[in-house]
Amino acid sequence: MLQSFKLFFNCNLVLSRSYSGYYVSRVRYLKRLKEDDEACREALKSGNFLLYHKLSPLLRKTSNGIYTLASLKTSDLEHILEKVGKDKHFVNESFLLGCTDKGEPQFSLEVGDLDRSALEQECRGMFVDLRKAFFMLPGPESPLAAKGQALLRWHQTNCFCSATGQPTIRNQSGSFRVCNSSGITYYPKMAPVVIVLVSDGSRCLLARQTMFPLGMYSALSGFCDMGESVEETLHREVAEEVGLEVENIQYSGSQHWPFPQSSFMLACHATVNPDKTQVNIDKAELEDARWFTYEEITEALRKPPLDPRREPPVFWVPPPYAIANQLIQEWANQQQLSRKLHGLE
Ligand SMILES: NC(=O)C1=CN([C@@H]2O[C@H](COP(=O)(O)OP(=O)(O)OC[C@H]3O[C@@H](n4cnc5c(N)ncnc54)[C@H](OP(=O)(O)O)[C@@H]3O)[C@@H](O)[C@H]2O)C=CC1
Ligand SMILES: [Mg+2]
Repeated sequence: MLQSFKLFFNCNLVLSRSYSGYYVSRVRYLKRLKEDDEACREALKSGNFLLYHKLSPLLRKTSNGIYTLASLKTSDLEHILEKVGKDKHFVNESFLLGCTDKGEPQFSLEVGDLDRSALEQECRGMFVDLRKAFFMLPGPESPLAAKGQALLRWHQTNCFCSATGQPTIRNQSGSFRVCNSSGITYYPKMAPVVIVLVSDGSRCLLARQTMFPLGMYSALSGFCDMGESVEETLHREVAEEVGLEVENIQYSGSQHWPFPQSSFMLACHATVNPDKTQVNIDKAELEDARWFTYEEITEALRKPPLDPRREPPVFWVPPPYAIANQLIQEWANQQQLSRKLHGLE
């Protein structure tokens, strides 16, 4: 059974949002923009735009050396488009992402057909691969960068109806596409994935795939099969990948993950019997899986590498934005607490 130890926190969050009333008016405004093409076209006139070049977001370095997502106002964007030889009405190709804290609508726009370096110069920024951007951006900006890319990719790969092969037409906000021939409406999709940090009480189990950057280990994960519950996927994936049977599943949180085609990560903790920890790795799925001690984990959490490709292949864990990192951090906190209780720290 899933136990949500975050339920209390989540309820409080919802309450404090509704007390202010601001949250409600913001989501209702966004709902209107999603559904009303005319209102969305109007919103484009006072929008904030994130640019992507072949799905790489535009970043800017601030005067204090911190990277941030570049956000352009409508008039600035129109001016830049004209300077690089594109009609200013190209802004209408944008997709609605959300709105800023000030209630200003935010959009993403793919500019991959335009000259990259000319744009970078005009925008005083640079297009950075999203995986790399996750290491560079401050925490709250990463989900927005991911959402913008995911929405662009979904539209790029859903231009045709899978029933008729005819083109699908987007609404203005980009919240759906429709095939006028079959009448089918397509909505942006995420594939559910379970990610689990398995513990034997004093160590946690991390694994790596051959495609991971050198030295990086993460929690076990796997796509949900059709018809499966979270618990069923979790039991199956751990059994398939490392040959262990888990118990005591605890839900931790969720996250949209843009790779490979938008996953919806459901993160859990689970335990195994400390007498049954022998891993039997499925080498077709994983390159390695190992038990890590509290000391190894805290060391890895203390020194997150900025650019793993330049580091020697020492053990490291996914960056703070990845929900795997949150699971590992929670496990370390739990261990620290229990060590204190047992007088070990
Ligand atoms: N945010 C985070 O902290 C983390 C996120 N993740 C994400 O979780 C996802 C799943 O983890 P992973 O362990 O690889 O999954 P799995 O263990 O399920 O293995 C992936 C394999 O399943 C196949 N597959 C089945 N269904 C799908 C689907 N809907 N989409 C894509 N492939 C599918 C793929 O085959 P084939 O490729 O041959 O088609 C792929 O080889 C990854 O995309 C990864 O990016 C993973 C760890 C941490
Ligand atoms: Mg897996």
